[in-house]
Amino acid sequence: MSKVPVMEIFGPTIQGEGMVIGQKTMFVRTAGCDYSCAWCDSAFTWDGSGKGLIKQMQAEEIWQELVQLGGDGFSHVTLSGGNPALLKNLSHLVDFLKEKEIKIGLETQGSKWQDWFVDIDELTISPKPPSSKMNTDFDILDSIMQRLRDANQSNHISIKVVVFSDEDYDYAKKVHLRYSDIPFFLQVGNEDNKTTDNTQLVEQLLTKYEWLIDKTMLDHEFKNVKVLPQLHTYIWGNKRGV
Ligand SMILES: C[S@@+](CC[C@H](N)C(=O)[O-])C[C@H]1O[C@@H](n2cnc3c(N)ncnc32)[C@H](O)[C@@H]1O
Ligand SMILES: Nc1nc2[nH]cc(C(=O)O)c2c(=O)[nH]1
Ligand code: SF4
Ligand SMILES: [Mg+2]
Repeated sequence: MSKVPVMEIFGPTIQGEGMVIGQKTMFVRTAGCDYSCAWCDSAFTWDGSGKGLIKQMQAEEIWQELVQLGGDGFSHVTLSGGNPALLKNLSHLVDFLKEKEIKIGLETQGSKWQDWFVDIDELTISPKPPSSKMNTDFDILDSIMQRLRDANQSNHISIKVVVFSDEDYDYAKKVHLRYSDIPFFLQVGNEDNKTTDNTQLVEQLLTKYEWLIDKTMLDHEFKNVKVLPQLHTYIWGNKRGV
């Protein structure tokens, strides 16, 4: 069977992060992750707390739900998770969306390869810095980046590293210098991904954003880099499904 575990489908909304920030898009969030980042803002996809929400779905069913939500008012779908790259069967959804002439974005951390990566229009690889408590396997990451380069997709791939600390920043720089031919994004870390106090959250995020900008601008080793907030958190805070 060609089903995949889906945690939530939502949109239309803006892509709040990375290379296509601001893009009107639908989201399909898959369940399950091979990581367990200390600060994961989508931990319900892997920590058991969202177990009851998981639906095993075929590409066609996912499409129906997307259309129910978005009508004919969308042309872009972002796949996120959890780690969608755990799912070989997502190839069916990717093929289905391509047939419908829908552009596809993908959010993944660079721990696993899938052949359907080459069919993604905007692919974001987001290796995890020390504060996540995860370890990057650079042999695997090297091979994924090489396969993506070989597939001649380099215009549509990017690396995005979330930064919480000086140590994370140093890690981000190491990643950037290792793959210096790939468009690179720094993203502000959200340290308080449970709070419902949006005023306080936004204030905190803005302070952090300024810190990250200041640091990067003074750094001559970071040249071709984009420094971004997680835009959706400035509008909707930690709300799910937006
Ligand atoms: C929830 S993850 C799902 C996709 C994939 N597992 C990954 O990590 O790339 C989507 C994006 O959110 C980022 N993210 C998760 N928690 C965050 C936080 N507390 N602050 C900022 N970004 C966060 C991740 O680094 C990743 O780039
Ligand atoms: N609006 C919005 N933009 C996003 N970009 C990446 C997201 C994710 O959780 O993967 C996300 C999300 O959950 N919402
Ligand atoms: S890799 Fe992504 S989904 Fe998995 S725990 Fe880390 S941030 Fe969360
Ligand atoms: Mg998110």
